[in-house]
Amino acid sequence: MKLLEKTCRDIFPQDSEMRAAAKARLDQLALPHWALGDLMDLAIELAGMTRSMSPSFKRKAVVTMAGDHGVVAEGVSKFPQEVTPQMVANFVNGGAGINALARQVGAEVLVVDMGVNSDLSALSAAGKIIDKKVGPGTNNIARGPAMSIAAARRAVEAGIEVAQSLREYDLLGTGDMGIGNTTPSSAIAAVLTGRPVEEVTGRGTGLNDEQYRRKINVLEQILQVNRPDPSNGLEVLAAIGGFEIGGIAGLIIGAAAQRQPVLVDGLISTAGALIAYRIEPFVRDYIICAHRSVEPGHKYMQEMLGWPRPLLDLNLRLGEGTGAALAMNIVEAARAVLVDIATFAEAAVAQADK
Ligand SMILES: Cc1cc2ncn([C@H]3O[C@H](COP(=O)(O)O)[C@@H](O)[C@H]3O)c2cc1C
Ligand SMILES: O=C(O)c1cccnc1
Repeated sequence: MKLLEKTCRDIFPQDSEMRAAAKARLDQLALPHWALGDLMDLAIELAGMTRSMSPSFKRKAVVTMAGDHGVVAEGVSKFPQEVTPQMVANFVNGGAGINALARQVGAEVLVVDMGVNSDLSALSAAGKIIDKKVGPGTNNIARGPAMSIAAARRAVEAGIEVAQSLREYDLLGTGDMGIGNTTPSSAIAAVLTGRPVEEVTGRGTGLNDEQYRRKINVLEQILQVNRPDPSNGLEVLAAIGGFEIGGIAGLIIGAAAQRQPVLVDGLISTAGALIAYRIEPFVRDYIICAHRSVEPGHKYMQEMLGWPRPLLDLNLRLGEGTGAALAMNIVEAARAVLVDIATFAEAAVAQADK
């Protein structure tokens, strides 16, 4: 059996007994009922995912998957393609947004070359990035498919291999880097949510009105040229995806098989999560939607994943895993609610009269 199918076979729903036990304890905490709101709901999720009443999130990593996109030839980004490898170098040097926010929460940043259009072999030889390059960037999806079905499978299986190498971690976050990647992500959003292009397309790195109109036209063209079967995750990835989006999908599938909670970042990461969800619906039990991106399609994608309200809503539009890193603070807080707060009985506090 192939790695993807074998890994999906190991994905099970959350543990319902552990969820019930967590709820029973949270119901008894010495505070007005459910007064810590969404943190308490999140604590139930964490117990169900980890099968533990006292989960620990000491070892944390954000995995930032990088890849390039042939569709940049259509003028869909504000920035040139060289920025992708330049930002990879910035990640390695510790100077990017994700480095600052991961450091703040005690998470490592692991950078994966899924398909950057540049030779990064010196960085991988030095052990500074993980080399899973599927190809030197995707084909231009305004003209044809992004990649072959075989390459789509390779990308997802590479993501699974990365997850398997992180088995010892307690909490994972997804991240992306790839100039132009809001375009395939919006295309995936349109195909999988069924929403019209205008509702799921944003300005990415900051397009002006004219550039934004162009991006919408390019997206219409992408959907006319490529008509993947929305029920087939690998086919959607091959038609209109990206190598890093496939890697993110695989990372999520691998994390779910290992019962590791995975914080899903912004628009691009959520496109990866939707691909994973199409391949194996039970991955949803291990996904935590970290934040709501400024990109308008994000909302509909998160609704599909069962997260109408993600943990944070801070007007972020960066990617890299920054929202996932930030939300690790909230996961730690939910853990503390479950583990560190006394019940009425333990604290000898009188319960409500009625
Ligand atoms: C310096 C810089 C750092 C970034 N870090 C993440 N992104 C984000 O912006 C890009 C997607 O936007 P678009 O589709 O408009 O190109 C991706 O690389 C994403 O990770 C960046 C973009 C830039 C320019
Ligand atoms: O939602 C995101 O993660 C995002 C939005 C714009 C540009 N890059 C990333």
